[in-house]
Amino acid sequence: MQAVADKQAEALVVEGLTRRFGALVAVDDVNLRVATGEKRAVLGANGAGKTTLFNMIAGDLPPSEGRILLAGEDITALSPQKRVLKGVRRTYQKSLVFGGLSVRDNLYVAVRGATGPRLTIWKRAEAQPDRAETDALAERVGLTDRLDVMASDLSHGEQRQLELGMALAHPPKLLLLDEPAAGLSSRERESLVEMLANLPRDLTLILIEHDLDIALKAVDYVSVMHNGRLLAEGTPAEISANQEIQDIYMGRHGK
Ligand SMILES: Nc1ncnc2c1ncn2[C@@H]1O[C@H](COP(=O)(O)OP(=O)(O)OP(=O)(O)O)[C@@H](O)[C@H]1O
Repeated sequence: MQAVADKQAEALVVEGLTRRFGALVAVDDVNLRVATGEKRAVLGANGAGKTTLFNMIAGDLPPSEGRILLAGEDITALSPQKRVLKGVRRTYQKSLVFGGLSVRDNLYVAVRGATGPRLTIWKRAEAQPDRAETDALAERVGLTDRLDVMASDLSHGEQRQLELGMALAHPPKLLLLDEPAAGLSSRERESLVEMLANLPRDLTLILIEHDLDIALKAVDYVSVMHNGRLLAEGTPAEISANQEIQDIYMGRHGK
């Protein structure tokens, strides 16, 4: 009984996860246990296998081997859409906001997409129940003053804020953020760290990040990948103190 209870307390368990592309083993027998409400970073140099790992957790790519448990339930064979309904959301390295829609409508699409089977953005009469959630999402990611601006007119940093807001529609259980700080100014990076710190406590976050300082400020625990394998795990303080990881695997040298 205890084992079952423990697994349910863990938002995500990844067991022996492996993905091959021909002869290349992009993710090699990775095991992860992420507690509910934990904020975790997955770090590693280019090509370490971080995005492939995310793709498998989100259901965008089937694993060659291994399994993925969400709150104790095996979701390995589920489609990405079914995983979304179970509370898994992800962002991509490239921003996926709708440039031709306003901030409000982008958030509205996300709210409708998370609730209903169809997107009906033009049915304004039905929009009212979702309006409060749309406004709350804008506030959560600091875009209240930008609701009527076209997404294509936002700064890069604001587009990332919008993307985060969209991913938070109907609070996910597990949020996977793929390099949220990429291309952000130092001021935007600071506000990103603040936004991440203000995420709901029960939301489990896994973050891929190249910026070591951001990652270490924003998370409770760090997993470091190298050549598809899990190389090290530890608290931000432990990872910061590990000079070998800092020098070799975070690309601080030789880049
Ligand atoms: N669809 C694919 N087909 C073939 N090889 C792939 C594919 N996707 C990824 N790879 C390879 O798998 C390895 C891991 O790539 P992955 O993108 O997961 O690394 P990453 O850690 O996310 O790197 P980055 O930080 O550059 O995004 C790389 O060698 C990459 O070239």
